[in-house]
Amino acid sequence: MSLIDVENLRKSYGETEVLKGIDLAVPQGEVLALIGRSGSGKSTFLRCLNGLEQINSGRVRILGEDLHYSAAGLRKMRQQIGMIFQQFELFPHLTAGRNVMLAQQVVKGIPRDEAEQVAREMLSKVGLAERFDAYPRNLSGGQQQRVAIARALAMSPKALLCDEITSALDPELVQEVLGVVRALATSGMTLIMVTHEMRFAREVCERVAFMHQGRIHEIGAPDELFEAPKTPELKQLLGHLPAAS
Ligand SMILES: Nc1ncnc2c1ncn2[C@@H]1O[C@H](COP(=O)(O)OP(=O)(O)OP(=O)(O)O)[C@@H](O)[C@H]1O
Repeated sequence: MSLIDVENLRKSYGETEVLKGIDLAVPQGEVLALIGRSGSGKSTFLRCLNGLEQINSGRVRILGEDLHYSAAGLRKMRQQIGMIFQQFELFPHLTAGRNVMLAQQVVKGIPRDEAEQVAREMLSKVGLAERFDAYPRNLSGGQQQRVAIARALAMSPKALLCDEITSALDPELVQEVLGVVRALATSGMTLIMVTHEMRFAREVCERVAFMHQGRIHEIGAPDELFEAPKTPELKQLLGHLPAAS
């Protein structure tokens, strides 16, 4: 059974259909990159996978169970599927440690002591053991993003969805975050990553899906897609073809 199973997913905003029938099965442990031009629907797709957006038709199943949009359904799903965003989304008035503790306490009802222990463990995993008491404003962007990763990991998710998690970072900070993601990939975490880091996608991901106009236009092993793109749209994105005028 796949960890995440998507069948004919459609999503519209008003009259505009943004996702036009997506099928995708992600087995446990897979590292999948989603690439595509701005506006092709990558973020919307990720948001549909963890219930931040409600789909119009089709199915999203997590470990064989349909995603339910009730409060209880969403709570259950969020313990299985974590998400990390471009803008970190940390609470500025809470320390790194408290940021990592909070969701465990609120969503999982874990007692404070235990949540703190997990938070320390997870911060240490992302190389920030010493920054438990630091506030986000005193951390670099790369450190803040690593806190966000620790916060997601503290929920013991079965998969992590990463939405352009290095796009807001200064170039010199990108690698420290990608290094953490690489270690997670090696440890067997299921990852779906929207990314513009083509080199990283190529080195770390097992499959790459190219989204174009709300559909998965091509999908396959990175070598296949990057070396021998089949469609003109992907060739263009990869710079194999000049942009159409
Ligand atoms: N909440 C919303 N309401 C209306 N339209 C939306 C909403 N969110 C996204 N869209 C539209 O849906 C389309 C797909 O957007 P989406 O953000 O999923 O694309 P993307 O491939 O992730 O692009 P980017 O790389 O720029 O984030 C765009 O045309 C966008 O304007």
